[in-house]
Amino acid sequence: MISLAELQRRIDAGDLSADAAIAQSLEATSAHEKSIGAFVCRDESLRAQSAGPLRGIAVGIKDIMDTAEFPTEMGSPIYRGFRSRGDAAVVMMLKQAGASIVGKTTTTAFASIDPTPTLNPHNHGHTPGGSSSGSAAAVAAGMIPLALGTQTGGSVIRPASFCGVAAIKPSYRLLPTVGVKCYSWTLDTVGLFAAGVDDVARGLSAMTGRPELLLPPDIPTPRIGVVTQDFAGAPDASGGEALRIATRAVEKAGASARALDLPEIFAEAWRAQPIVQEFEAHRALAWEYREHYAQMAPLLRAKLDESRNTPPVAYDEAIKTANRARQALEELFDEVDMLLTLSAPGAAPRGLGSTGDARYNRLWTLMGVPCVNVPAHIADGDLPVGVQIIARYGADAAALAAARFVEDALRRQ
Ligand SMILES: NC(=O)CC(=O)O
Repeated sequence: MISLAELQRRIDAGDLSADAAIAQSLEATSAHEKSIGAFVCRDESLRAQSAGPLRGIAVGIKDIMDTAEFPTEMGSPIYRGFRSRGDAAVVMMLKQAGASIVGKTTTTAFASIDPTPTLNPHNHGHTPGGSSSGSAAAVAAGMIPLALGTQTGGSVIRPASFCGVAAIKPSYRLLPTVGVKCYSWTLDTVGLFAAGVDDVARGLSAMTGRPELLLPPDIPTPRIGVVTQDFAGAPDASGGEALRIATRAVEKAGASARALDLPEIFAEAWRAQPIVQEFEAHRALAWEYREHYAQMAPLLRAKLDESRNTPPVAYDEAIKTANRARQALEELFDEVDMLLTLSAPGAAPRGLGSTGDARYNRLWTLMGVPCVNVPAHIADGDLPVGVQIIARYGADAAALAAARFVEDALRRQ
């Protein structure tokens, strides 16, 4: 994979020009795109900017985010050829930091659950996950050093786990969703994919102008709470093994890692998340659902059909449950610095019939807390499986530092 940190170091040292760095990504993308299918469209004559911490960094943008230079088709024929006049806020933040937008990465229709044609770079017989399929696959295939995705259920952390890349779903609203097609205004969160935790941290720090998000020179040893989320059902063997491997690794690295049983309010919030998600989707996608019903992706259409009569009182109760759970979570973080849990049930499912299950992600998206995926295990010989590091709301720097602690511990084991 292409390390953003390594490109920055070489460009800053004068060993590599920003244009040569861009050319490296263009060459790698041309070499792998035919077999992976990570992009909807791309600029093969891309040039570097001359200034900014992300100069020379080619970035892929999930195709639900507005771009002036490329169409934004939402993974749906309803928006075929649609072109926004301007860029989404996060695209401008990348450009203002010197990045070069190489193209639009594949997304499931409206970032929901209908699979894309994109293949898992580790094993083409498996899904890369979704809904940010192309962004995870493009980084994992070594085409680009950075890509943007979004998460409403599990669409950043799960594909990152399936593709063996680092990723962050930051705290809710750390990154603006202005110019990003809405599915759920309470849940939608923009996230980043990169080769490793330091690469993710550098990308997020540069685009937000927040130097505090850079990893500290000395990574503190976190107090770790290991949560299995039993209310979400048992994981696959490979998912459980990834969590055990990571737990053993952090203990060997000197951290305290104790099993935490989550209070019942968290199971209630986990059950409430789909109510919030689908009630809001019926408002966010009302025009498409009414005016282009026949053209909507089948799994998404069926999900909307199933939830079309959810009464406002049920939504109001789900929001109240979420607020109670967020308060309980704040208290939980008085006992530990981070939670360590599953990123996905296990390795990527075989075939392209499903993008996998968000059951270990969706609670944390509703909580709005920062979540980071770190690759932890290789299943069936070639399929990565990650673990998820979670910190308190607003503690994105701590989440990244804790994820780096886990990443280092796994490398040393
Ligand atoms: N957008 C989403 O997060 C949906 C998913 O998890 O597949």
